[in-house]
Formats: sequence, C-alpha cells, structure tokens
Amino acid sequence: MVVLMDPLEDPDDILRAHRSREKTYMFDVAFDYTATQEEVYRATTKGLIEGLISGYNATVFAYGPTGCGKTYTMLGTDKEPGIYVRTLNDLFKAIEETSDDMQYSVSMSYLEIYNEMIRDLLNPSTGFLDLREDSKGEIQVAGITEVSTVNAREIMELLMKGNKQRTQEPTAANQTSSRSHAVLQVAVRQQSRCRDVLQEVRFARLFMIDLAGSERAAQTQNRGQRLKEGAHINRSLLALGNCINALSEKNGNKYINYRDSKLTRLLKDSLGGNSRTVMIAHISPASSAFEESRNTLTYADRAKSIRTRVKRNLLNVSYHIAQYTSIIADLRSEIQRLKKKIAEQSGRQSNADRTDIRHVQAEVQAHSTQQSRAEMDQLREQLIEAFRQQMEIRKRLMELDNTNMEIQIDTSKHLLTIADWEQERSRHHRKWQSERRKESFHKDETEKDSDTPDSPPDSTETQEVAMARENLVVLMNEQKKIRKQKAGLECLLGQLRERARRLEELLPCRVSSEEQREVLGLLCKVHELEIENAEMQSHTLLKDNVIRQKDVVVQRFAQHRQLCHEIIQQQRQFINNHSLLVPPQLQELYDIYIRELDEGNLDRVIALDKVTIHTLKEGSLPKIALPSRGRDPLQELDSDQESVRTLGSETRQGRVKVRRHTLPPILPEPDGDSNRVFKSSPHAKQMKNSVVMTPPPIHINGQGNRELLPSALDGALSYSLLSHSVSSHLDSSPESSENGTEAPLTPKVQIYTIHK
Ligand SMILES: Nc1ncnc2c1ncn2[C@@H]1O[C@H](COP(=O)(O)OP(=O)(O)OP(=O)(O)O)[C@@H](O)[C@H]1O
Repeated sequence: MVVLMDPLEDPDDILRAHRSREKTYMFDVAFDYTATQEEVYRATTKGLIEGLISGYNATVFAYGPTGCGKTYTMLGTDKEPGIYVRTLNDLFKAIEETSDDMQYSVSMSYLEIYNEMIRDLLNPSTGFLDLREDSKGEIQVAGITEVSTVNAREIMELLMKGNKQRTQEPTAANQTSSRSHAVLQVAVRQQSRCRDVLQEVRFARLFMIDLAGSERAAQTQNRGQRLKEGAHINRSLLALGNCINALSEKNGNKYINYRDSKLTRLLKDSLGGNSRTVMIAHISPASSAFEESRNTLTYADRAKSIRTRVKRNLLNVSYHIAQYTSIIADLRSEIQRLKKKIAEQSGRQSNADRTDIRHVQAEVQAHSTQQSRAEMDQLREQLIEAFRQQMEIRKRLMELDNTNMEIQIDTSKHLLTIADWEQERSRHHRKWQSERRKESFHKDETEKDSDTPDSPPDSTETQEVAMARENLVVLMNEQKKIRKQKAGLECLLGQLRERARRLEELLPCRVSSEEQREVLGLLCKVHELEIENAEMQSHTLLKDNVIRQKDVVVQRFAQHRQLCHEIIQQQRQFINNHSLLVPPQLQELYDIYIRELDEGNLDRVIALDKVTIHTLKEGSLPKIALPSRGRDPLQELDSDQESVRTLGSETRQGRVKVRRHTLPPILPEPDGDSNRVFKSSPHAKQMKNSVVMTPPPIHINGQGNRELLPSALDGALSYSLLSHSVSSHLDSSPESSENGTEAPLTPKVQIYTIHK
C-alpha cells in the first residue's frame, strides 16, 4: 500500500476538511529506500525467467519522473548491478541447467528512442533505424546489431558502453538525466537436442526498458494547453499514457492506437498483447514532487487493471507434407543405391575369395591390426556425421519452406483485404454514378435539386488497407530473403552430398569387405529409421491438416445453417402473421425440417463430427460407431462433407423430385480402402502435389488464444538525498494456461511504513 499525502493539507483547516487530496494506492509490492537492488530484482523480475525459457514473452519497464532512480534500478552500477544484468545472469544459469536436453540461442540488442528516432546503442554508427512488422505480426527493428554472449561481465561492459551513447542532459533533479527511452531486448530460442524430423521450437522475447523521465508528459497532461507541446517533446510517453488509459478502461472495446509512437509500437505486445509485463513505477517522497508522484501513481494504478494475454510462442514444422514426401523419395533412392553397392561388394569379394588365397590372408592380417579398426571407426563416424549434416540442412530447408508458406498465406490475407476494399470502393462508385444518372434524368423533367453529391464518394484508403499494403512490401522482402537463404542451403546440401559420396567411394579401398558391409549396413539402418520417422510425421501432419480444413468447413456450415434457420423461422412467422397460403410441397419440406430439428439429427451429426475431430487430434484412430464402420475416419469426414455438398447442390438445382419424409442418410463412399492417406484422401493428393497450400477462403475471427498477463508496478526509490521514500510494486502473475482463458488480476498487497 502506498499512501500519498497532500503536503498543503492543514489538519486545522476545517473548510478543506472534506477536500483532502490524500490517496491510498494498492500495489503488489512497495519498496522503501532501504530496498536493495537484489530485493527489487527478486520481487519484480526474477519470476519471469522461467516463463521466458518456456517460450513466454516478458517485459519489465521502469516508469517515473526524472531523478527517481529508473536507470539505477534497470542498469545499476558495477558494484550494484541492476535488473538488466541480474536477469541475464539468471537466464544463463537457467539455460545451463537444461542445456543437456535443450539447445539455446540467445541474442541481445540495445537501442534508444529519442525524439521518435531509433538508434542502435551497440553500434550508433548505423544511423537511425526503422521499425518493421514481420510475417508473424511482430515488430522488429530493421538492421539492429544483435550480439550473442553468455558472459555477465561482457554484458555489463556492453551495456555500460551502450549507455554512454544514450542521449543525456543535466536537469535540476539529475545531473545525468536520460532524455530517451532505452530498450534492452533479449531473444531466446530453444530447441530440443534430440534429432527428430518434427521439432518444436520455442522462442520468446524479453524487453527491459528504462523510460525517459515522465514529468514533462505528466505536466502537459495536467495543463491541457501544453498537451501539444508535450506531445512534441515526448510523443512516446504521451502515447504510452494514452495506451495505458485506453487499455485500462472497463469496456475493453476501445481502439488502442499503438501506432502513435515508436515506443508504443515496440511495446504493443507488452502492453495489451502476448507478454507478461512488469511495470516498476518510481516516485520521489519529496513534498515538492507531489504532483509528479500523483501522476505516476495514477498511471501505475491504471496499468494494474490492464489485462494482457500470454501464449507460448511455438514454432512447429506443420504443413510440411510436400517437403516430407520429397525427403522420403530422396532417402529411398539413396537406400536403393547403397543396397546395390553392398550387393556388388559382396559379389566381388566372394569372387576374390575363390581366386586368390593370398589376398584372403593379407586381408585377415589387416583386419587384426588396431590401425585398421581405428580407421574403420573414423570412416564410420565421418559417414554418420555427413548424413546428420544433410538431415540438418534438409530440416532447415523445410523450416524455410514453412515460413515461406506462412508468408504466402499472410500475403493472400492482405491481398484479400485490399481486394475487398477495392470491390467496396467500386460498388460505391457505381452506385453514385447510377444515382447521378437517375437524377439528371429526373432533373430534366422536374428541375428538382440534386441529393447526390457532385464528386464521387471518398476513395481514401482505410488504415487497414494502408497497413495491408505496407505489410505486403515487408512480406515480399522477406520472401526474397528466404529465397536467397534457400539457394545458399541447397548449394550447401549439394556439397555435403558430394562429400558423403566421396567417402563412400573411399570405403572399398580402405577397409575390408566385412567391415564395409557393416558400415554400409549401419548407414542403411540409419537411413531407414529416418525414413520411417519422416513417414510417420508426414502422416500425422497430413491428418492434422485435413482436420484443420474440416474444422473450418464445419464452422462455415454451422454458420450457414444458423443463417438458413433464421430465414426459415422469419419467413414462417411472416406466413403465419399474414395467413398466407403455403403450397403443399413447401409445407411438406417444412415438416421434414421441423422433424429433423425435433429429433436433433443435425446436432447429433455435428457432435459426431466433433468427437471424430477430437479423437483424431489425440492421435488415436476413433473406435466410435461411425455410419460407415471400419473405414478411414478421414474419409468419413470427406464423405460427410460430400453428402452435405451433394444435397445442397441437388436442392439448388431443383433435382429433388421424389419427396421424402426424412433427409437422406449420409452414405459411405464406394472406395473402402485406406489408411494410406497419400493414396486415399483427395486432400492428400492435392497437398502432395502442391508445395504451398492456398489459404482457406473463409475469414475466421483472428483473436487467438489469449490469457491474462501479469503487469507489475513497483516504485523503487532509494535516493539517498531524499528525506524518505515511497515505492510500490504491482505484479500480477496469473498462471498462464495454454488454453488461453482470461484470469482476473489479483495483486498481492504489502504494506511498508515510511520512515525518515
Ligand atoms: N537506490 C539508490 N541508491 C543510490 N543511488 C541512487 C539510487 N537510486 C538512484 N540513485 C542515484 O540517483 C541519481 C538519479 O538516478 P537515475 O539517473 O537512475 O534517475 P532516473 O529516474 O533514471 O532519471 P532520468 O529520468 O532523469 O534519467 C543517480 O545518480 C543515481 O545513481
């Protein structure tokens, strides 16, 4: 709890007795001036590290007026390092503990935002940098220097060096006052060490931000007339304040304008999106700083009610069927080649056995030597390594293909947005033209005034369309980059294959026949296992893909069904209200419809569909009694869909001649075979033939899984010159669940007495 007391308040002034400005704020933690750097770090940031290495984004930012200790809390000094270094130290420790199973890559960048310009603090010579949105909608700083290091000392040196590049100027309150926002970004990418064709890659970003002093923005907030000036001086802080205000409003539908400043664009996820966020609010206990403290605490209090939604950032190699099949084909042909070689070698050897006994003796001798065994082992190692490298490159190629496909899907989405808008615009334009024509015709007759505007309707692009165009440019550049990377990797793969082939060529002259067979046999085994694995993965992915598509189709049908239902009900109402005569055929159809509804047949089909999908997602084939028992469930789904489609088209074309009393049953398709998805499913064939899938034509509500995320506020003031200090900390840390439900913020409250 933090109690803000009004320094002007006079307890004897009874006229102002009810107009006290004293206010109490509740936060998760409040620190006084005795708090150490370690205590502040432990209570605010340490808890984020576990989430970070599991793939959850996190943000810590220091907010408050000048001279209240923001830089001290975040950067600290050599002797008393702040949150930056302590966090990175603990992060590296955590990584080391799990590095036996997992492989990590950590990179860091450090930048400042000064007067809406971004500078790389690790390499200021690069000039001003731009913000770009990548294919996943994440904001990236184009061209920023990223360093990878796991040494805390090196980090401190880098940060100190970077901080010297920061824009600072002396103020009355602080000799080294930072006039810019400093952002330290740490990206952690994690991947299992076990080699598998399908791999889960987790990645997360941690932002640690030391904001510029908030006093100017706060002042302009207070005195409305200076708001514009404040916005000019520090647009970022003002935009941040606006975002906090908008996000904390009870009815959460309000538009949040993150695009107002570079800072808010960069912090978009941290503020209202996918990140666990801690806000550390700094205040001065000096009575002269009452207004600034009040503003800071007000923002902190609002920020407390912001809900963010965290989800684990996972990259997995889905939609790779086309690539897997090509790998499988590749590996198969390699196996054939190796098998042939083994056969040839054995044949040649047995001939030699028969013809030259001296050769056999020499061979036996050679076998027994230690040297030949060592050489043999070495060759085997080299072969296996060559194969592993090839597999690695192939996987990277698949990942690139996957990213490329996601980019293409995104591109299609943006193109659709633009196409929709253009269609809408030309519709308005046509409407305007026809109205003009009509009016000019009537005008001749009646000389009436025109209601239609003289100029065509406004065709300025909406913000969404402008963004879509911007994103298209970014996506196209990314595609170019990917193509380049792919070409490089393909070239490398060619070289590796060549190297492996040369190794194989060496085998006959360097090791004996028995060992050759062993080596080649081993190689085949490895290849075979890899192929089996790849086949299994591709089957799973294929199923997954088909299910995803089915999900979309089912949703679409459900929506459509709902629409039809409403139309039927309203028409029926209309008929009844006006006592209209209904043709008997129509009445019969309506009876069938009502019977279906009463018996709940449709609901049963949908429920069945859901069970099927769920069971398939769980990985086991369903044992439920489907209409056509014993067949491939994927085909069942196909046939269901086909029946619905056929029924729809027949009805449309008026081909339903025989009146029925119930709807036709969903019939199995004639072809009974097939667990072999590649052979049976039309989707499989389609996917097998297409390298990149086209996105489904339906827009689904894009709000992904979401979850509450912690925000934290802490005022960490430990300023030796001040007579006393107040600070508070808010850290809502809801358990982030992967199912994306929202949880209310439940701040922990601690009370600190404030002493001199
Ligand atoms: N807990 C503390 N212990 C010792 N010195 C402190 C502490 N907190 C702040 N200081 C000192 O107070 C001065 C101002 O702190 P600092 O520069 O961190 O403030 P700031 O909030 O970042 O200011 P600005 O917004 O102007 O950059 C610095 O000299 C700093 O070393």
